[in-house]
Amino acid sequence: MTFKSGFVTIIGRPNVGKSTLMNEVVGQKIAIMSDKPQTTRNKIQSVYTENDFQIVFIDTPGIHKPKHKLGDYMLKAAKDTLGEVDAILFVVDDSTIIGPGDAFIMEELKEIDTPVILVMNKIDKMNQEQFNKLYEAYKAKGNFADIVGISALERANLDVLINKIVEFLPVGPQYFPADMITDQPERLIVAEIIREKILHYIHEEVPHGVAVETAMMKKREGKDIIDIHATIYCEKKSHKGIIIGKQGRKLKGVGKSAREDIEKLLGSKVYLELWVKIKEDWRNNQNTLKTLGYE
Ligand SMILES: Nc1nc2c(ncn2[C@@H]2O[C@H](COP(=O)(O)OP(=O)(O)OP(=O)(O)O)[C@@H](O)[C@H]2O)c(=O)[nH]1
Repeated sequence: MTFKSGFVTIIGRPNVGKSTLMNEVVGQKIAIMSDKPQTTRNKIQSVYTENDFQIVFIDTPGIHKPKHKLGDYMLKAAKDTLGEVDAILFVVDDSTIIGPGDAFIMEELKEIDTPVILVMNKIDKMNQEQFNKLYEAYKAKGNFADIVGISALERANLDVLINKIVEFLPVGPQYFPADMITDQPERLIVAEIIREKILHYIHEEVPHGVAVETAMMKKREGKDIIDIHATIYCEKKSHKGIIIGKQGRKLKGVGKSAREDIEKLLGSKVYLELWVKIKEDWRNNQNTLKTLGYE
């Protein structure tokens, strides 16, 4: 039996379902999912292993027109990754026209040689006619090695997609142990869980100016408890107030819900302490971006 292995990256406009796809393939919640655009900022690697192949997924931060420094960084990170992988999954959704976001990505893809599989996600929301129309439109515009329609949410056609991916993998070693699903350090996943809860609980315009850093994560000596200290960075004093909420209620809700998920993830009791700090304009500050693991 020849074993095949390789690296695959998932790209696409915000909100098309990249995280959902990766999570459904790998079968465990790793990347954060939310219905607000652009929540994936850290590069998350996960691994899918079968008897005769191993796919290592790299979830790129998203390739889109840069608006500020973080955008520049994300675009560069995405493009660096694209040249190094064995296949690219370009995910689109049921949006009926090919918008400027998708057109921009397709232009960027023309600069690299890596095979691109167009993944038309959310087929559960399309009828056959809509699907055919969109299929023809993409086929005419892009240069794809293959096109597959799937529903990540309903796990439809994922096996077909996986088989297609394997076709593009070279014969290679098993890079990671079969039971390993991510090499993302736990503290980054913890920070992502907290960020997800903030997005979920706080509905004002605050969340997109929010970043989370796990400052400390340590097993308490002689006890089955992990102490975690995390800092939530926001951009304005008024935002800090909103995040904390009346009598600290919002932050308590975020903390409780995050703690429950983290306990499941780590399989241990967790004591979670959250701080909210103001760091104006953190998205344009190179040092802050570095601390938060964006470069
Ligand atoms: N109907 C339907 N909804 C889907 C499908 N896949 C994902 N979604 C939904 O689309 C929304 C966005 O999904 P995500 O997986 O967070 O999208 P993403 O592309 O990773 O988004 P960013 O992290 O912002 O780049 C969520 O509400 C998902 O539940 C699908 O196959 N069908």
